[in-house]
This record gives sequence, C-alpha cells and structure tokens, in this order.
Amino acid sequence: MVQSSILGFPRIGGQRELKKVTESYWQGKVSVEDLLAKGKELRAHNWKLQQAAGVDIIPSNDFSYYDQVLDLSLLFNVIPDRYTKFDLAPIDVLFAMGRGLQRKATETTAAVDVTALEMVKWFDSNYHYVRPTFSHSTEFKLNQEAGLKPVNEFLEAKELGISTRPVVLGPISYLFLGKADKDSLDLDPISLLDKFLPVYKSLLAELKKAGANQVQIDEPILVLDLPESVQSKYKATFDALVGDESLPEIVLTTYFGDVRANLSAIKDLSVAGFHFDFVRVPEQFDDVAAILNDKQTLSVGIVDGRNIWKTDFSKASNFVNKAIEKLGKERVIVSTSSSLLHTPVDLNNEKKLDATIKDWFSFATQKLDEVVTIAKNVSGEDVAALLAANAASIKSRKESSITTNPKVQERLATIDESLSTRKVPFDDRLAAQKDKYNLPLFPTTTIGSFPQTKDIRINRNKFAKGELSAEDYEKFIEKEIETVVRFQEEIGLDVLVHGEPERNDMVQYFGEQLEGYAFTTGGWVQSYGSRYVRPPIVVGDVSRPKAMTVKESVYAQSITDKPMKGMLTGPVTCLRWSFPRDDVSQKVQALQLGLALRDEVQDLEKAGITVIQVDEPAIREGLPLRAGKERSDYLNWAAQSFRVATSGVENSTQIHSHFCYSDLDPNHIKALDADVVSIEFSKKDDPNYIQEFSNYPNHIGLGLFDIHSPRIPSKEEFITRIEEILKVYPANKFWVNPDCGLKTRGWTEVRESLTNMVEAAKHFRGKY
Ligand code: MET
Ligand SMILES: [Zn+2]
Repeated sequence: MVQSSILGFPRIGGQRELKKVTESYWQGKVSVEDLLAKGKELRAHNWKLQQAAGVDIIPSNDFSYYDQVLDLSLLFNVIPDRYTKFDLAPIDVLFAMGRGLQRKATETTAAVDVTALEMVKWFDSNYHYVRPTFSHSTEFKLNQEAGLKPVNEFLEAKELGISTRPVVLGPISYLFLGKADKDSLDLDPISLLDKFLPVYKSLLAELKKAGANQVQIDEPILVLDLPESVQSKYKATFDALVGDESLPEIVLTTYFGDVRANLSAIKDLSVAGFHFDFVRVPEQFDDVAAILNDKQTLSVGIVDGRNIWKTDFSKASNFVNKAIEKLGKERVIVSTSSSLLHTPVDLNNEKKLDATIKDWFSFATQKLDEVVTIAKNVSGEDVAALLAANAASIKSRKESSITTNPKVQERLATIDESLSTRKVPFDDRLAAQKDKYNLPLFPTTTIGSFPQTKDIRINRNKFAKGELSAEDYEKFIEKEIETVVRFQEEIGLDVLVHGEPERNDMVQYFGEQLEGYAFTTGGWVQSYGSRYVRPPIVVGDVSRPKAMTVKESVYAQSITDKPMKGMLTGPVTCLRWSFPRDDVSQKVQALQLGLALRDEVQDLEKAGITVIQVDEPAIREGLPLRAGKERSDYLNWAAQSFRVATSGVENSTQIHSHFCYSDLDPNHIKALDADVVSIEFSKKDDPNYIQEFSNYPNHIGLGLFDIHSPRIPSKEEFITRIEEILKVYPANKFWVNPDCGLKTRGWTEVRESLTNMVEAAKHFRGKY
C-alpha cells in the first residue's frame, strides 16, 4: 500500500480563528490561557481532519502563533538581548520579536520599547518569516522555560490517539536564512553550525523520547544557489543527526524548486528518505531518484501546495507510478509539493462561487482527499468514480469559454517597444515634473493606505450585504477620504494620498473589477503574523471593463490644492498575489494585466491625476530562486509589464512605484523606469546596502519607519536616521516616507509618527 502524506496544514482556522484570538490577546481582551486553548483546539481540529481523510503521515509542529521560523528562535534561545530584559513571558518575547512592543510603564511593570526583528519573504511565496538574528553572544540551548513546542505538540496529538510526524526546519536552512545582528555584522551565521548542532540534536532526541520515530526536516535552501561552503556542510551535519537509537529517522524535505544543482551535497546522506517538489520541477525526477540508496523512501510532491487548481489524477498517478516502477510501492509516498500553508483552508466555505468554476478548484482540505485518492489509485484500490469525476472537471476547465477572450489576445499581440517606453528619458521628464509640482527638497509623502478602521470595515460589510445603499456607502467613503486629506494638509505632507478606504485589499480590489478573475469569500492565506490575504484567482484572459479607481482619486483631488497621488497595484503584484492560471505562462498573464492597468493610468491622467503610484511590492518575491535564464527572463517581462502599464503618459506626469517586504536589488528595478520609488528600508542597518541605492538613477524614498510595528519613532529618531542615510545617499534625490502603507496601524500611532516624520524633513530643508 502506497502511503500518503501532508507536509503541513494551514493553521489559521477555517474562520480565521487564530487571527481573532491573537489580536484579541494583543489588545488585552483575552488571557494567555484563552490564546493557548484556542491554539490547542485548532491543532486538534486539523489533525482530526487529516486523520478522517485517511492521510497516513500527518505533520505536527506545523502550527504557530506567529511564524514557524520565529518559533525556532524562541526554542533555541536565539533571542537578542534587547528582548530579554523586560521579564516578559515567553509568548510575549515571541510576539515582541515578531512585531515589536511599545508599552508604557504601569505600577507593576517597566516601560517596554523594542522594534521587531526583520521580516522577509519565505522563498518566492507571499508568506513572510521572521529572520533569525544572531550575534557573537548568541548561546544556543533548548529554551525549557518556553517549553519544547515540537515535543509538546507531538504529545498533544498522541494524547488524541493520532501519531504524527513532527516537522522542523533543518539546522543549515535555519542558520542560512538568518542574519547577523547589528552588533555583530562580521558574523556569518553558518559559522555557528558547530555550536548549534548539538542543541538541534538534543531536540531530536527529545522528540524520539516522546515517541516520534520519524521527523520531517525541511531544508528548503537546497533549491537555491548555495555556495560551496554551505553545500559542504550537509554530509557531516546529517551524519551527526542520525544513526543511533536515541534519534528519530529523518526525512529530508525540499520544496519550491529544483535541487539538482545541490544534489552532490545530499547524495550520500544516511537519512530514511527524501521529499522533492515535482509540481514545480517534474524534470528533476530521474536525477533525484538516482541518489537514493536501496532503502530510502521517496516522497513524491505531486499535489500543489502553492495553488488552488484541482490535481489531474490521471497525470499525477502516472507520475507516481513512474516512481513505483523504480522503487517499489513500499518506498514511495504520495505527498503535497510543499506545506499547504500557502493555500486557503476549505473550498466548502465558498458559497458564492460559480459552480462551474468552483469545480476546478481544490483548497487545503480538498487536497487531503487528493493525496489519499492518488495513493489509493496507485495502490490498486478502486477509486474509479473519483477518477471519472476528476477527469470531467479537468476537461470542463480545458474546454471552457470562460478562460479565453480573443480580444485580449489580439491586443496582447500589439505590445512592442513603443507601447512599453516613455516618450523621453528620466532627466527630461524630471525637468517637466519640477516645473509642474515645484516640490521642496526632502518631499514628504506616504505609501497610500491610511488606517482601516473598524468603522470602515463595518460599513464595507454593510454595503456588501446590501444593508447600506451605494449612495450612502459612497458618501461614507468620501467622508473618510476627506478626513485623510485634511489630516495630511494639517501636518504638512507634500504629495497627498486618498487613503484607500474603499479597498479591502490592494490586489483583491482590482481583481474584483477585472474580467477574467474569480474571487472567494473565505479563501484566506497567512501572509505574516495575524495578517492574512485573500488572493483572487486568475481563471481566464484578463481585461478591464471600466475605470476602477478614478472616482475616488478625482474626489480626493477636488478637495485639495496639493498634488493627489493616484494609487494602483502593478501587474506583477496583481499576478503574484493572486492564484495564477497554470495553463498559460505568467508572462502572458502579467502583460494582460499591464494592458488593463495602462488604460487605468491613462484614465487617471485624463481626469487630472498626474502623480500616479503603481505598487510592485511583489516583484522581488517573483524572482526565480536560482540565477540563470529563467531569472533574467522574469526580470525582463516583469519590467516590461510595468512599463506597459505606465509608459502611456505625458512627461510631466510623475510615475511612482513602491517595493516592500524584501531585500531589493536596485538593479532589478532600474528597468521599470519609474520617476520615484519608495522602498521598505527602516530595518536595514547595513551602510553598504544604502550605498547600492545611491547609484539608482531616479528618485527614492527609503522607508523611514516600520509600519508593521505599533511603535512611534520620535522626531529625533527620524533625524538620526536621515543623517545616517545622508552619509551615503544624496539629498537632492531624497524622498521622505514610511516603509509601506498605514492600513494596519491605528490613528493615534499614525498621527504622531507622520507628524514627527514631516517635522524631521523640515529640519533638513532648513539645512540644505
Ligand atoms: C504592500 S505595499 C502596500 C501599498 C499600498 N499602496 C498601501 O499603502 O497599502
Ligand atoms: Zn508596501
């Protein structure tokens, strides 16, 4: 019998229970006991769900209150000193590292003020992990005070009668994905491996003691271009982690890409088995299967952990059968390509999706049945009815008229150089824009969104439910816009925004207005911490039936004399933060989006909105994980689709763009040819990194404060930060802005932070 396995299940709950309880806890509305009880309930629910579906190998320790990498930092005591001195409970240390903490002193507790650790993209996904941050004083140990989470959760499942396979990020990936703290910049985290390994090993021993016979150790960095110095660590590391009775067996897991460049690093490991992602890279099968010895198992990642399309059972079964022919049934496991963390929880929660389209989808809960069915099928069990139904929906999608629009395809064929280049180069545009706006030095602006208050959400929901008329909703939005505009005028910002109160989400808002998209009501996916997104789904050729943002921007401009920035989400981000089609290339989808947005940009310009920001925060995450042709192709079509969207405007129209959540390489965005870009920057301490941006030809706002954290920087803090940047970055290209949009923050923080930021800008204007 061929076994089935899951590498990880979404932890957020079908109704976003985890978000609700954590945020209530942060607000002091529920106790830590309530928080922990809810976590326990969610874990139990997920395990039982998988058990009921018939999954053979069920993961544990895939749960997290914030982020699974951050959990390891707490577990292994990788906690910078600044978080330990306040005597916080372990869970609060965890949250402080994840999101920063600022708390006034009370009678019994001292004031707390710490920023969050850096948060970065998890490979090429829209999930973000909190970066392990090491210093010379890092002392690895099992943090008993915090409790051994992997062990506790394994035992918790055991108590329910469910035997699970704990999943833990591997030691080399954990170090490699981390960074040196600011006091230890010369430290290469990988150099800590010798110190770290014994502690890691002791965790495995504890798991074994608790009864875990096998663990899933994720080494996802094996799909990256690894330096020889890292590759060479695998053999000795994994030799040290297996072999004696006191340790569990290891299944070494990789996902999201091609491991072939690193095969020599893992080919002689004495692990019990390997897992590879054959959804992304089916071509790697022969090469990776060749490294197995005659006992090792192969976990075949064939059900997509990153997208929502139904698996084609016949194709998948053929693939698995190829593995069975080579290795025999006992050594093959049918699995998801990666953790299901990246897919929505349950398609059954969708009540509004068109039935035809819904039948093409499979969310995490449905994917459990998919792995089980494929495993049964290749084991020779009778699943004929399921196969027939599956074949019918695969066929229905292939032949559907919803997916093709000849007009869009014709227009796509007209894209050429002239449609993707501005009329004149940047320097000439700059002159025209200077004349038009006459902005001061250190111009101040924000990234677009303002606090999405409870009131906004309530009214939006009422409108969606039909409890509020379109007219009243519009009035409400106008009132919100006015508040935001007046506030910006009052504190003296130079380029204003309307605040985006009408948008639930920066991609979904556009997806809902574009042809070729489907969207869910409950398809939430964790982005970071308690922030979830609900990616729309590209089902067919994309086009724009009518203007999407003009009304709000025009209204906002009508009530102020300052320039009002129009605000759009760029083609690459629209694509990356949607579930893309898998039947058409990403390039085609991005260019179609580029054309749709081009019309919107031109409509805005016609309506008098001549500063237009086209956000591309996802451009970095889309970068193929390894250098080579695929990566350079991506950079070309990503930039081209942005230029298709933005090049059809006058020289005096100022195109802005914005990037966040990533280690951005300025070379990657040059080809976008935006006039002004704003970049998340506040958590960067490395002067070399700033230096890299000095050569960027156009103007830049290096983000000055962390909008993911509730803490408020003072005017002096802004001044110090700006001075630091000015040491390497020129004043005449310097924009002043936060890291990103303010929608997740409260008004109190926003008011104070922005006031301080504007005052700091004024300080420098006086000096230059
Ligand atoms: C993740 S980037 C967000 C940009 C958007 N304009 C906002 O301010 O929210
Ligand atoms: Zn942003």
